[in-house]
Amino acid sequence: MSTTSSGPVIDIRGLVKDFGSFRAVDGLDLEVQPGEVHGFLGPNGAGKSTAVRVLLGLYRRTAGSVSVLGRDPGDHPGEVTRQVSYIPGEVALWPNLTGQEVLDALAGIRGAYDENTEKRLVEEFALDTRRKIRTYSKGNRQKVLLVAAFAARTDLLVLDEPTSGLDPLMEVHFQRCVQEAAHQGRTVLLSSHILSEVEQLCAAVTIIKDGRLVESGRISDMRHLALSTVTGQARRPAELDMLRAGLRKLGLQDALSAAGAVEAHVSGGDVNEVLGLLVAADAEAVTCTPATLDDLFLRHYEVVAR
Ligand SMILES: Nc1ncnc2c1ncn2[C@@H]1O[C@H](COP(=O)(O)OP(=O)(O)OP(=O)(O)O)[C@@H](O)[C@H]1O
Repeated sequence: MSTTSSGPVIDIRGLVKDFGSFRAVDGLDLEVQPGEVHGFLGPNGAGKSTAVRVLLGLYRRTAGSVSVLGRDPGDHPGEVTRQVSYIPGEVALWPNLTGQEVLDALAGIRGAYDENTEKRLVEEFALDTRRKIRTYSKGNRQKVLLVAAFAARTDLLVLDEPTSGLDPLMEVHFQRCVQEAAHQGRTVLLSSHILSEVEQLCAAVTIIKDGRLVESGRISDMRHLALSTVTGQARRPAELDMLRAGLRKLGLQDALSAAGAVEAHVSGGDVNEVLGLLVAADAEAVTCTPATLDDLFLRHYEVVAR
């Protein structure tokens, strides 16, 4: 599988989408590189599904530019439909067809698919494809779309909350499918509210809120920016003075209480500086807790919510 251009697989610039007088997407930029598994995050109503629908050519944009696999989906919606495996957030399938008939229909839309992969995934996801779709649970309907998406010979997968109906075992199968797709050089845009899933699968993420970009980049860089918490307790007055002076130099004087307790929220090299100070001052109960990605994401969600 190969992408049609060497630039970004998804390149969205200044995207605006209005529904009447309501602006759902407000000048959004999103860039996804070839072969990347890219997380697309944001609180409810942030505009993720709307942006995804525009990039698939399902919605007409109000302003901005959109390129998917080197093409404008507004001008080439049919080609984008064929070349992109899309799993929508809300699953609606033909109720009177069997699971297999739906898989055949979806394979027909996308043009090329791998029959062996489809068979393997049907088994892995424990799907009975002889039953009619209307008898399927939500999770099983979700699985039909997952099998079709991964078995198609597409370069790009756009997955909008793809695991919302899956049980934990199936979630593991899903993660394996994404890793396999990445291994094959396919590009994945994954919109999800499950932060652990994003952390597990994605090297890069874009966070949006109110239709606008909040942060975009590699998770490893964001982790570096996240604040760790360093604590300790000074035991004697002389040590307290030493700590006070050292923390002031770092601009962290507020981290020290009158009783000698230290609680500093610091990033990068300052973690070592503060730890060094506490050790030099012979403080007790010294701890260092790195920020989790959940902390980082939630901080981003909250900062812009103010
Ligand atoms: N067809 C529509 N007509 C009017 N408003 C809409 C329409 N579709 C979405 N919206 C509004 O646009 C905003 C963004 O919705 P969208 O579904 O894109 O958010 P989301 O980030 O995908 O949210 P969630 O995580 O809850 O799925 C919301 O305020 C929503 O109510």
